[in-house]
Amino acid sequence: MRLRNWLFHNFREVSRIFGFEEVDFPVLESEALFVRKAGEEIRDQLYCFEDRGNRRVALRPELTPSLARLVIQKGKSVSLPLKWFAVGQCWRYERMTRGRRREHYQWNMDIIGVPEVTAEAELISSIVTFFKKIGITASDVGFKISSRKVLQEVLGSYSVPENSFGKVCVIIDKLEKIPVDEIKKELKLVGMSEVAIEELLQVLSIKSLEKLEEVLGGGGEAISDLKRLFFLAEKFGYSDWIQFDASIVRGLAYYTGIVFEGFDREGKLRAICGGGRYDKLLSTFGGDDIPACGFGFGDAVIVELLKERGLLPELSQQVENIVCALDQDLQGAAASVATKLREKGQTVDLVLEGKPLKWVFKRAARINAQRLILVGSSEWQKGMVSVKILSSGEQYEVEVGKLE
Ligand SMILES: OCc1cccc(Br)n1
Repeated sequence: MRLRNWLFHNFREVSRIFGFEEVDFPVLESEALFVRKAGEEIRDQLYCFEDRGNRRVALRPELTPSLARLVIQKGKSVSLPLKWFAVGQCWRYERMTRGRRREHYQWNMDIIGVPEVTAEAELISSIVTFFKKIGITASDVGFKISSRKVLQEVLGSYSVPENSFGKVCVIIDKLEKIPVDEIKKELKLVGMSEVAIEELLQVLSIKSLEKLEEVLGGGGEAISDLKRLFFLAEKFGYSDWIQFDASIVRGLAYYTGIVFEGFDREGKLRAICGGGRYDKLLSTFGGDDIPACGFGFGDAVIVELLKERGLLPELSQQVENIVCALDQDLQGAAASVATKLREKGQTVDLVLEGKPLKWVFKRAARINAQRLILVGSSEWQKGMVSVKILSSGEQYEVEVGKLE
């Protein structure tokens, strides 16, 4: 819990310095919010059930659909752009045999109402800021960046049904996770010709914008968006964190433009975070077509990375005072001393029952107490308590009113 609080505190601090407002959504949503037909894993693993009102509901597997629903619900009562963040528990239903978690927490930041890639550049800047804040550098992690418009421009020259686009992206996201023959088979099933598949796989292997421009030709939005993003990255100061990689499409069907994912340069871990532009999501929920982009950053892989890099913070309990009555008829006196200190904003562990001093010293060491305050009858008669500084062993008596 100390590690989680440390991590979430850093998520929130970065969100705050970027001027984002915190939002939250119900962990239980209508199943319909997540029922997409693009073959996504997140759909296959939906933690859904029928509730006592015979409603089909689901534990949310991600936060973005809830955010979209909230933006629509707010409608004209909020002015754009919206810069919202959330840290929320998300669920999936996986066979436990795989020893993977069914719940995790995800930090999300989203910018709603900005069509320019400045929004994506800002979001990546916030993640870089977070990494730097916890001691991760550009030699530890990077961001692979592409745009789904690359895919659109390639598929556009073949007659691939518009409603297959999301499915094609979900299949391509499995590159390097399943054999390429399996990828080709699935692409054929959604209506792509062999020629189209070959050219697509060729384009997806491109790792430089210059090469991509040669293949796609100038003038397309994919190239101009990406060039703009790399220009802004240089101005934000995180050029050495990012690289173009045409194979990055991300596994969520609703992305429509720039997509990115954070990866560990040693290649041992799954993606650390990921996000992109989703300009059509709000309109699929019956709203207007409001441009939006955002990312999700889970609390699992980042902890594995910190362990790998020896960057887990040393987190132990700290209290300033442990207060103890030396006999039970002074328990009330000890309570009043604890209250005085707490009212001054000091942390106090009050010993709540009669315990031998040996036990009190052991507890003081375990909770890293700085001071031991003993309430004894002879001192109390004089309105005093005895204070022991546990690091130095220094001991003195002080008037209760002068305790600070
Ligand atoms: O990363 C996808 C995901 C979604 C919900 C819960 C967990 Br654990 N993981």
